[in-house]
Amino acid sequence: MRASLIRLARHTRLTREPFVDVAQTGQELLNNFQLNKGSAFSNEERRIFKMGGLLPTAVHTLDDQLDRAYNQFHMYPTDLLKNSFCESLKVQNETLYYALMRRHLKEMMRIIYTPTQGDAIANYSQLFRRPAGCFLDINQPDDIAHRMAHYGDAEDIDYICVTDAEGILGIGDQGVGGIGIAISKLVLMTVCGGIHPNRVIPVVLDCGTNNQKLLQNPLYMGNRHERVRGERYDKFLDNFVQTVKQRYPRAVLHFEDFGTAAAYKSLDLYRDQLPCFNDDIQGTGAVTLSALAGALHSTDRHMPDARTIIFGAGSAGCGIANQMVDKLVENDGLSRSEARKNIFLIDRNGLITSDMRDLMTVQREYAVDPEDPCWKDIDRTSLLELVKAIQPHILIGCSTRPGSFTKEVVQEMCQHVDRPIILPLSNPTRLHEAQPSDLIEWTDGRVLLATGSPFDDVHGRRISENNNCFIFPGIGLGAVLSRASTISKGMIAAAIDELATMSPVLKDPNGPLLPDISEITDISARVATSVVLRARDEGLARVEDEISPVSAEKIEIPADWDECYIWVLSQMWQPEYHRYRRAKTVH
Ligand SMILES: NC(=O)C1=CN([C@@H]2O[C@H](COP(=O)(O)OP(=O)(O)OC[C@H]3O[C@@H](n4cnc5c(N)ncnc54)[C@H](O)[C@@H]3O)[C@@H](O)[C@H]2O)C=CC1
Ligand SMILES: CC(=O)C(=O)O
Ligand SMILES: [Mg+2]
Repeated sequence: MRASLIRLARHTRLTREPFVDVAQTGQELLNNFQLNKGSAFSNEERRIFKMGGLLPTAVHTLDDQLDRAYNQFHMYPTDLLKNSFCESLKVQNETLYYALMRRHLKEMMRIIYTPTQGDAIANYSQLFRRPAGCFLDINQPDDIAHRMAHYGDAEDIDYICVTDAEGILGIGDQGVGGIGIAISKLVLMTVCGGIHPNRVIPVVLDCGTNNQKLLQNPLYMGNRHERVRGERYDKFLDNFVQTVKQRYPRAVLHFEDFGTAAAYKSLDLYRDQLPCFNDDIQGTGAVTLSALAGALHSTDRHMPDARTIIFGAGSAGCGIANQMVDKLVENDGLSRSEARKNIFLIDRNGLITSDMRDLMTVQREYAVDPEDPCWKDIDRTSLLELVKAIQPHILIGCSTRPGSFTKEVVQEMCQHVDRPIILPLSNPTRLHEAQPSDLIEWTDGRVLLATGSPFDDVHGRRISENNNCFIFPGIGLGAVLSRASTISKGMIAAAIDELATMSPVLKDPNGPLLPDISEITDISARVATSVVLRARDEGLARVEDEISPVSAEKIEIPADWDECYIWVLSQMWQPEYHRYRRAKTVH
């Protein structure tokens, strides 16, 4: 059964042939979420596939079904129930589910992604109805290849999203429920990035959990012990990555919501071994750099002259800092140490200083000398004091500490800059360092802002969502389509520059820093185009060694940007029904 679905996946992604050969009939076909069309099966299909009596008389179009599904969606009174409805729809009729997400993306995003998916993940074991995803168990380290084999062979998989679930969406360690973030990110890879929904694998590495609430929950479905760390964890992760490399050599590997130390360690270890990236580090860094490019343009300031405070120096905070440094080195010719001089990291113990113990290597690179006179006499644990001392142009929050950007802090910032750039990025919504409406009020509307989760407009002003979902689908799609051997800094820089060109603030100094989420599919295609072209220029694109299943000719990436963009669009999966033809045998 799985094999025939994989063949269907292969078939539909790269061809636009009008017919798909289907062997299933009757109930089996209706119960197959990848093939089911429900009331949209034509009368002829109902006859050929022996569905007489299994469906009511009317034949509906996908549009009719979308109207019905959207009405049903609105019958559910809470966001969590809406999330659950969407999950059910996905396992009944995948095409309808993705078409619904596409059509109402702005509204659906907060249901299928942060913040509601965070609640669904936190309640995973209570809400569980049917498994989805690949569960790898640290107590069964030799079983990885066997467990992944359910998903097919080398040519069947384009993209894998893996989490160890230690730092999920701002709500911390969620144990085995973390599978929900891998699933959610892959849904976005399909909705925004056009990756075929059946050519992906969501993976959770179940390494135990330190979340006491989960350990005490009798229904908890994961390993009921503390997180395994150290050598056993490293070996398990390595075993997983080597399995991916061997079994799915063309797949892109996306790391999501790992604990901070493991996130940096794995990225350093594997970034040159296979096409992989860490979304919290590189994705967040990239989208933030695009937003900052627009904001700085609007304030007539160049990045080398801008002072930045990053409040919360974990995966996202340090990822943003590193991305800024890469940009300053590449674009402005600064050395790495010069580039770091204007970036100040604050973590739970205050400003990061070189005398602190237990700093991660990445944090240590930004540590300031506590003996320096400018730091000596101030309370380095007070954000207000630090804002007074540093006089930042940019203030970014990745701390999960709600309300940290107080009125005093923000108004202190306004003393020194005309248009403060403030990005409270912590998810979920309730953990934002400041509310957009307050930031606008406290700065008399002068603030340039973007948030990590979606917020409603404030006095007709759209609040930009500075979420990595603006960029990881484009980076991922670009890496998949070019069959990149690795994901280079240059490819990420190309993604940043492409997204930055779409910032509405470039045209209107009071406009949002990032485009609207409803445009995200086209944005992802544009970002992917620039990523593909950069991969080709850097000699990393392996797709040109492949033969097209459509034309049976060697694939060539079009050199011209516009032509490449059209090629990228043509490769993206669309949620639409195909006509079915009776296959002779079940594969
Ligand atoms: N908008 C976006 O696209 C993204 C947002 N995020 C959000 O950013 C937040 C952080 O995520 P990660 O970096 O992955 O987590 P993390 O756990 O790696 O980092 C959080 C950091 O904040 C620090 N912190 C805790 N209390 C603090 C305090 N009182 N003052 C200053 N720092 C403090 C922690 O020590 C830690 O280093 C989460 O809410 C996450 O959802 C993360 C990735 C992308
Ligand atoms: C958006 C995201 O990746 C996070 O909050 O972890
Ligand atoms: Mg994340």
